[in-house]
Amino acid sequence: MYLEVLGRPMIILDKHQAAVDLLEKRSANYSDRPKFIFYELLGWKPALTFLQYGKQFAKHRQIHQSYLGRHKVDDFKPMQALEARTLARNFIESAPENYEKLMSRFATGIITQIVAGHRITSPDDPYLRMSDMILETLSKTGPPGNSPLDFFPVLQHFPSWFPGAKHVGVVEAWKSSTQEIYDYPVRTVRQQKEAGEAAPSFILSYLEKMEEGDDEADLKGAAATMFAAGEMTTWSTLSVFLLAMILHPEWQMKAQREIDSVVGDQRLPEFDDRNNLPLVECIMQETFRWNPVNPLGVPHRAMEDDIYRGMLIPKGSLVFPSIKGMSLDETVYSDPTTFYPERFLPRPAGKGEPHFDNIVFGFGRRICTGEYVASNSLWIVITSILATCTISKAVDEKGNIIVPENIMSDGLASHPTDTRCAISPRSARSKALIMEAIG
Ligand code: HEM
Repeated sequence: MYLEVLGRPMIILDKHQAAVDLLEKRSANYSDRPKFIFYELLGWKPALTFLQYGKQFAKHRQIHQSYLGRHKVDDFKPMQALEARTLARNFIESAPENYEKLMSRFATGIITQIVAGHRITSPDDPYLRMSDMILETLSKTGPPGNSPLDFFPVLQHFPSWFPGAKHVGVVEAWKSSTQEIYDYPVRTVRQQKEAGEAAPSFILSYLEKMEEGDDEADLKGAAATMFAAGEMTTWSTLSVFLLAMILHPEWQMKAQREIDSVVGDQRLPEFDDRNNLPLVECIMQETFRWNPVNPLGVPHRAMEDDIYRGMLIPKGSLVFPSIKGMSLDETVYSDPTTFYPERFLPRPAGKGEPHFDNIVFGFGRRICTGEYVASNSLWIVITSILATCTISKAVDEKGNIIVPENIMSDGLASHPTDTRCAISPRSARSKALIMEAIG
């Protein structure tokens, strides 16, 4: 689809093939980003997600990938398993109104350990406050690159009461918090390093390699970006899983039967079980597909005029890989609005439809640098919850069963708007296992 918004050409790709043809096969032309003026004004600079194609982009990609690459992420698995089990225990012990906070804390807890070597143990943790602030910014500001400020940068010089300049007020209110997200983690790890108390982390390993006179801005930017990009997306995907289990208890039970037959009731699931749990894998893939948390992806930018299938894509076009559109492509996914995990199983058990992790993490040279971390975090938490908890519909004070609607919020990261439910231990045995594991 081609559209022009206030003179700005935009292309929406809602076929996976088109995204592969353009963003991957012709990646030399489509790996740029538009300027995200709103986020830059907020202080997100340098931030890999928003960097334009060029030397600084290449440097930041390398910084991220060297710490989050496919093999490197194995080191994080024991920590991810511990956080997943902690969440399962917290679910069992907490009131339903805390579930969303607990899921957010799971996602923040993992990324904070990777980035800063810090384990969150209290609800007052400074990283949780920073994560709340990021949530405010990312979820309440509409699709990326589309705020009035992005179209009319001149608005940044107007007062926030001026029509169309509402985002100026947002910038003023949140700029100093963004600065803290850049400064706090590096400042803290540096102090811990000097005191000989720093745990292994991305920041510590970077500081150890830094040479005299090196600029700290790259380190601060990479750490803040990992934190922001890794937290919301993981949390939102986990909330989509919860919603799917509330609305589709039949899949919950089927997956639990699979886990019981492979893992038994003498231990908790481990990463080594992954290949033996095909239905759990399908549930994760279907969670990615059913409600993608970045529905419009992050826009790429065409650096030169291009012709695709006889159509002109003008230089400077914003190219949105519409992940939501691809999830609804009926030529690939049958009955696409239905939550149907077995679609991914080979025929005849399923429909042999392609896994969605090829799509949900984006494309080409801009593909998500956190995909392996995210995939592991989500797999272990989904499996641990299914193994130990029963997720059911909540009941209101009048005894009516609450059926949440499947509605996602707007924003750079989109989130289910209602996940009210009740979570209880699956059995006395599963409760004992989880308590033994966490203490
Ligand atoms: C379920 C979880 C996640 C999803 C669905 C997701 C999705 C995405 C998508 C769609 C993009 C844009 C790709 C493109 O432009 O084509 C992206 C970029 C990015 N992601 Fe993720 N992501 C997730 C988790 C993470 C995690 C855990 C991290 C870091 C630890 C991370 C770091 C990044 C970064 C730094 C970028 C920008 C890459 C660039 O512009 O070159 N993400 N992600």
